[in-house]
Amino acid sequence: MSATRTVKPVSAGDETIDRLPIVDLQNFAFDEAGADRIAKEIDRIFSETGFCYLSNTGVSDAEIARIFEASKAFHALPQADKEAVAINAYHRGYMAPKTSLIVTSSVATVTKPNNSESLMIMHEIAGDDPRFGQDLQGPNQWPDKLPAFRADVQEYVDAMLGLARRFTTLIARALGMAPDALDHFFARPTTFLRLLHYPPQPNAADDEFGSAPHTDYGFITILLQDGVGGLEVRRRGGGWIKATPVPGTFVINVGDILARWTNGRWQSTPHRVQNKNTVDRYSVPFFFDPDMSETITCLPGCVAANEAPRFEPIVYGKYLMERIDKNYSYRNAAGGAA
Ligand SMILES: O=C(O)CCC(=O)C(=O)O
Ligand SMILES: [Fe+2]
Repeated sequence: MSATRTVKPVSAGDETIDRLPIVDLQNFAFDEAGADRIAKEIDRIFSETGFCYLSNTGVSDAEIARIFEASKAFHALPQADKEAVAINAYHRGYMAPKTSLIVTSSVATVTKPNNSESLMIMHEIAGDDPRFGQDLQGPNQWPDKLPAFRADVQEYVDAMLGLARRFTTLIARALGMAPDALDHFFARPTTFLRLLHYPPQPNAADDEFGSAPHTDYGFITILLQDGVGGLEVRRRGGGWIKATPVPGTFVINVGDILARWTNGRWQSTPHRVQNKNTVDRYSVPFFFDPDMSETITCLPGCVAANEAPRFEPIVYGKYLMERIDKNYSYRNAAGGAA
């Protein structure tokens, strides 16, 4: 466990905020009253900004150091070794620079592909799992030149799963439910760990992004970023807030499915990355989503008794496949970028 750090909280604001707020999880060493207080804070922030930093998450400095080392080692491999694990039909593997174009962005008309490369690692599916071979249910791909890589990634995924599950109990509380009310949706979670590398783009034009403006598809995203900076979050009142790296924190945000689940009470906030620095940037988002077969229906506390929910129930897996099929060129020759 990492030592408790003191990170000065920034008060969450309205349209005028220029920094994301910090939620201190106190290494989850809180009692009922403490959990309720944090849940209230999360409700306010996710209603206003949809994004914040998390401090004192319990994820160790060693786990963080190892995942960055693993990512850097992977991206430093010769291109042929990266291509040897090119993304497969199950959405696991290497995506070369300029192969993802966010066609479904509700935020902007995106015409240029993202200037970033990444390795996507999803939840493991055992060969004898009855889901094996279904949409997105297949093998991960591991670079054979890096012997410790797989264990380091799995250790980090386990840390993220622990954090995401504990945070989910705070989400349930924040929405007026029992802390374990959402757990069953995540009995077999759909997870994506993306080891991202952004080359420097010191002279990037305004429409050239490492990651073009978009919202995330899923439930929550827990992002680890290095010290370089470049992530920006759209302010409700217009303009962009810099998500400046804060040592010892993760960035967490509401995805589209959580916004929809809450009937729009919480915001799935657009964000973008432009690495205008002169050095490479590495980040590691972890996307934590429900089981593909779960149906997402407006949560009970999020709609008044005399009102109809704003969104139809949807099966998470079906919704996800539509989004993924549209946004990645390797799945759809007509869709994405070259
Ligand atoms: O690299 C980052 O800071 C953000 C990445 C991101 O927004 C994404 O992968 O969805
Ligand atoms: Fe994102």
